[in-house]
Amino acid sequence: MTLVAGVDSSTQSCKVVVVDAATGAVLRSGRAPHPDGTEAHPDAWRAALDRAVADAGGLGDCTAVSVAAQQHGMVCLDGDGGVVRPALLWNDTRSADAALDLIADLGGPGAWAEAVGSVPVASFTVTKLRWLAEHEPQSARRTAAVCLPHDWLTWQLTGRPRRSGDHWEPTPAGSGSGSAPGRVGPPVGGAELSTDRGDASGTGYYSAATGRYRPDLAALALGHLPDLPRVLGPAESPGATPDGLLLGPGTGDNAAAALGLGARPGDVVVSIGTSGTVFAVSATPTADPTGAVAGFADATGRHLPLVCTMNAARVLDAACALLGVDHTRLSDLALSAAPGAGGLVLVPYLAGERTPDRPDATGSVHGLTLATATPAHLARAAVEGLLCGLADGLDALVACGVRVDRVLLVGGGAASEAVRRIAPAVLGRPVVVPSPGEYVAVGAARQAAWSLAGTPDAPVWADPGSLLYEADPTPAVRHRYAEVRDLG
Ligand SMILES: Nc1ncnc2c1ncn2[C@@H]1O[C@H](COP(=O)(O)OP(=O)(O)O)[C@@H](O)[C@H]1O
Ligand SMILES: O=C(CO)[C@@H](O)[C@H](O)COP(=O)(O)O
Repeated sequence: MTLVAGVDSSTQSCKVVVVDAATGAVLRSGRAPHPDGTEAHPDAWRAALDRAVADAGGLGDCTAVSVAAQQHGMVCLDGDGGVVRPALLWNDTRSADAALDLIADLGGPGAWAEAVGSVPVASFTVTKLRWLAEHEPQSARRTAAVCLPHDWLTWQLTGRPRRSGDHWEPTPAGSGSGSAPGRVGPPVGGAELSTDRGDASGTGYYSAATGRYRPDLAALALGHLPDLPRVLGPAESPGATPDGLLLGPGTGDNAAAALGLGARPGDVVVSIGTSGTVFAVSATPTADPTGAVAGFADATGRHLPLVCTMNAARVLDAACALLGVDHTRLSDLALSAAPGAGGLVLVPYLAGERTPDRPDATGSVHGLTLATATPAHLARAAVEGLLCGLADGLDALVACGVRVDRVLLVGGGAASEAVRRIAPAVLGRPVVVPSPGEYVAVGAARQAAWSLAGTPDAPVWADPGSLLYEADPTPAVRHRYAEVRDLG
């Protein structure tokens, strides 16, 4: 049996699956937590990856591995390949003003949508580069290359960079996998960084529609042009690990989830992780000048229009903490209250918000009365509030012309029975819940198997099975949410 491994280095943790390359059956898995916070030193991701691999029983019997990771995180490297400063993550909103400045610099939101398919918000790498240039000019000047979390981890796995004191020492040029025809700048310390279309499209300086970087936009943000990773094809390998495992190209976590689920046009995936995302695989690119829908690429050569909220599973965590209950009890409480929670609405902007673009917003509760001041009403309002944000995202995708035949619900928050049962009511459509699984890591494993096979299309894997949840739509819940959403 040929085994391949997939990695999901996401916001809260690193997960590893070991999979039968022929069928996609998950044979082993492991995980390790990431540190809290909205900035992280990449070494912490590497340490968590090593722990998650050990937890999965090691990769000694695997033939290939690929890494998916949280999108957008700004990893700045100096000329020796050393990390310049901790990475600013997708959920770090300090670059909100930089986003506004960049939008103005290029002539408005429409100009960005046309240039790269997305209007930058604080999550995008390009805005973080502008923040760095303005607030830490010395670090900006030291930045010779910029990459993303999956790019950096993949580069680490090539074994080229060796730690020596405070520096990564690359293996001498010529010992790697070959030339770098697409590179924008010079190699970092002789080692080659690589990425893929999916993750590159979240930078704000790569167009999924044209398949090209916009180096001028990276330079506009940072003040000079950094080295940018070579963009690999969907099954193109960046090389091998020192132990001889073939590496897949890797991608962003949402693109990997789409691949892991085998999503096809007409499928809309709703993921409730640290972020809430609503996305679809599409043959054609989008360019939404309102900024709600980001025009990302997927991991198969197609497109991945996507809406992202910053408040999803952690809204449930916060509700648990507030009520002093665990997730099972929170779910029971939410299901014991009537739809609409008697008029109690929780607007869940606990970490600021990205869609709508309100980086400084805070959460709020509306409609608190003697009757609604109960744990059950609050639990229901928390579940409905986070789902209303995602329902708005689904509407935005539809407004961009995305077809919706099926809605699939995944991510850590999909383990909540209340979320599964209330989602079809709030979204107004039946919801398919695939068998519990780490679909981002499985998608990365599928990339690894694809690179190994060298076939034109990704390997066909068995359907993981699913449950269908149906409910009468509750449009009144969304109307009430819309009434208070923007009150602050
Ligand atoms: N049974 C559950 N009910 C609701 N939320 C859950 C449950 N189990 C885990 N979660 C939440 O899911 C989140 C982790 O989801 P995950 O998709 O792994 O996030 P990420 O990929 O962003 O790190 C955590 O906030 C966790 O508390
Ligand atoms: O910023 C986005 C998408 O644009 C997020 O979806 C990140 O990619 C983080 O994902 P999770 O850790 O929540 O899965």
